[in-house]
Amino acid sequence: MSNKRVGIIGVGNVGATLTYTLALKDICSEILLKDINENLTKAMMLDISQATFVTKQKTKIVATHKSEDFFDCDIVVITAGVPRKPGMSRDNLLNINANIMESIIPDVILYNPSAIIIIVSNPLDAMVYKALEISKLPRNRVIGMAGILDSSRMSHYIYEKLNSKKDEIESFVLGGHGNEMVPLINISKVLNTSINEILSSEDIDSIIEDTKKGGASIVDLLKTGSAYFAPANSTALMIEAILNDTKEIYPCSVLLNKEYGFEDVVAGVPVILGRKGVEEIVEFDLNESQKAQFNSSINAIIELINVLKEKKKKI
Ligand SMILES: NC(=O)c1ccc[n+]([C@@H]2O[C@H](COP(=O)([O-])OP(=O)(O)OC[C@H]3O[C@@H](n4cnc5c(N)ncnc54)[C@H](O)[C@@H]3O)[C@@H](O)[C@H]2O)c1
Repeated sequence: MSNKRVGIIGVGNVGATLTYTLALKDICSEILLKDINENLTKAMMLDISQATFVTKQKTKIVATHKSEDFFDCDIVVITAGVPRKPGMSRDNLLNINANIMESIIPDVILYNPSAIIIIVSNPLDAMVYKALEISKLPRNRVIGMAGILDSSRMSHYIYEKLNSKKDEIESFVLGGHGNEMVPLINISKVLNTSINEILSSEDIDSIIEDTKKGGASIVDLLKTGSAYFAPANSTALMIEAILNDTKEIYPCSVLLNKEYGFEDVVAGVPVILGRKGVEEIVEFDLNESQKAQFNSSINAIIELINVLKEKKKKI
């Protein structure tokens, strides 16, 4: 267990599940929790802390209410916000969650000057852009979680088609965390063989469709909120990579600066994660069709960013 502190703002479904997942991994010394709902924060602290005594994990869980008590974190995860309800797109959450970012981030930066910030709140790519703008941090320290989740959804749907061993499946999804996400078929593999070579085009089309609707199908079943186990586990993987300086490549949302031919926009791309956050952006060679899909995904993100910019101009 490293002597590191992780802070989580928003202790709802994703935040609480992330706390539990991290506590069971015992990869940090302390997890600080903060939510506008103080009773929820305390309840989650008590329940998760008590759970760690069952299997003797050492991670300390702390409920905080004042910004100054939420300090010196190495990583701060922001899951505060409103989740989707049936019929809503992630984009419908834009203004409400952007306002929440504005209310949270200044104190996060003030009291956690060295932290790497991981954004989970939706619409993900636009919220990372907003967080970068408010925090004025360099792009390696403000990272969005979505690509690992979308890739795990794709792996699940490949598994449903092939029923192969779960750990033999590798998937990669780039672009924005929305309907225009870009599942990379040629890079997605089972036992090192591209799924192009093992599955019919009908099966591949249905995997792509199911992956894009992966979040919405859970929202439709739940009716009261959105997915949280897979989002929490995906965020925990990012935290582990940063704390343990693993330098592994994961798809994460970052500000592009001419990579993939775009700048001043946030999108999911392969990055090397390590102690400094995003240590490098990896440029995959995309084929013409993937480039076209990536472009339309970027355009959808730019539309949301432009709404944020317009709103800022009016203030
Ligand atoms: N990036 C992804 O892949 C992904 C996946 C799942 C969920 N999400 C998003 O994550 C967010 C959280 O989802 P959830 O299911 O945990 O929702 P939730 O409603 O269960 O939890 C959100 C929590 O945020 C808290 N909150 C709201 N405003 C706050 C503020 N100003 N300060 C502190 N806390 C505040 C609420 O009290 C609540 O406890 C949503 O925006 C959801 O769309 C993103």
